[in-house]
Amino acid sequence: MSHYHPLSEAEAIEIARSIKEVFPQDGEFVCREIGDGNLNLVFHITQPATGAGIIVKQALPYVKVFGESWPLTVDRARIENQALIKQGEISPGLVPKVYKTDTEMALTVMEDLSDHVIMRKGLIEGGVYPAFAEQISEFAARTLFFTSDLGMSPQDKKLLVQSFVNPHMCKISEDLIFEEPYYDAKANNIDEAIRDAAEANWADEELKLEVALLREKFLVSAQALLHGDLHTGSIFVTPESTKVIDPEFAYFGPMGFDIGAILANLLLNFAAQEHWSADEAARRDRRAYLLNTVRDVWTLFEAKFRKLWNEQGTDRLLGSAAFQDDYMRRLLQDTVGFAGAKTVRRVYGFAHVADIDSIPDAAAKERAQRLALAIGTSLIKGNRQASSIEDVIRIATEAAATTTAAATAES
Ligand SMILES: Nc1ncnc2c1ncn2[C@@H]1O[C@H](COP(=O)(O)OP(=O)(O)O)[C@@H](O)[C@H]1O
Ligand SMILES: CSC[C@H]1O[C@H](OP(=O)(O)O)[C@H](O)[C@@H]1O
Repeated sequence: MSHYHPLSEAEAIEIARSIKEVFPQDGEFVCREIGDGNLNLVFHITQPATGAGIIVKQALPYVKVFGESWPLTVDRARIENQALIKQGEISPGLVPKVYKTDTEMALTVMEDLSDHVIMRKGLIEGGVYPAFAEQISEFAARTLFFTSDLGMSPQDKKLLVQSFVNPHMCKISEDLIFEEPYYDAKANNIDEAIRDAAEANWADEELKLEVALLREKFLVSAQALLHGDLHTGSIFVTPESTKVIDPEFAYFGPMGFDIGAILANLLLNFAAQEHWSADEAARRDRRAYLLNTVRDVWTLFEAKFRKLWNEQGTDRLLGSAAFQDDYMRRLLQDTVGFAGAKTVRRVYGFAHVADIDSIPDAAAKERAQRLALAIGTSLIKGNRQASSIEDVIRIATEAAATTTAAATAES
């Protein structure tokens, strides 16, 4: 019989006390539940005398933000800790260290990253992260390459796929990203001010065809082991360091879904500058920083991925330069399409982003939402024609110019 139950703070302290690597001496411990995500409990346990800390994360058998009427498998904790361990092996230093796991209790005990900031919060506060593009592109290139048929034997890959079959978490993404935003679903969370824009998407057959094609890739393409939810709320940063957390949506899927998630969340913050920048000049500068980061993430990713392919590719046919070029073109197009889908879902789907939702001024929030939707829908519609990351930069720049011109004309 399972002994699963939600942890009390006292139990979390007892688990922490047993991790001698972090707490070699006994003493007083302090525990706080700090989970601000949609799904899980996160206990932060510290030892004031030494300053050492640790994180105990536990999956609940339901969706935390919704309540017990939305049950959810706690197997996601196993997926999360196995993915963290795998990613740590492939991409050392870019994920938290895992000290202990307990599948029955759905627990992951990991490194305390409280000296970092969650990137979404950091970006909202105007932070600049010079190491981010280099490090996140390293994480994406290595984790995607070495879990694909390009970087491991197809036989070993098929065995690895078995450990990461993740149907319940994939269903959340299928519903929230590829289905509900494209009809009047009950779970959508639509501000009345932009209902007309959501309705326009529901009637847009060209848009829905592209979303259906992206959804098909999400369902059938087992290209590599994805993080599966690589938004800026799943990335801890300092100016020098990047650490990726929270891979409970990990599964074998299309690589562009991960890279697209990073770009989408930079673009959501780009749209949110309608409020967060002090004036027009500050907005221009901040947006230039965000678009340079978008460009750098893709460009560095592509260079690193091609290098791994050329130096560590596992099969003779991979020597075809034409195949590599074709693969990278398709990967860019998938990235553009998934970036668009991940942008649209965060504006009026079930789960939004704080970048836009915490804008206090209604008019600025509406402008940010409409701008994000304009960027997202253009990326989706243009994905199969994309030939360079400059297409993404152009789409965002033109959409922002249109928003600025309309706001100026109104004032
Ligand atoms: N390793 C860690 N170190 C410090 N804080 C963490 C760590 N992991 C999670 N947190 C905190 O807990 C929050 C929620 O964690 P997350 O893994 O995103 O949970 P969920 O799966 O519910 O989204 C993060 O935003 C962060 O504030
Ligand atoms: C019903 S879960 C909604 C949404 O939340 C997850 O993100 P996180 O737990 O990191 O906040 C994921 O993006 C899901 O789509």
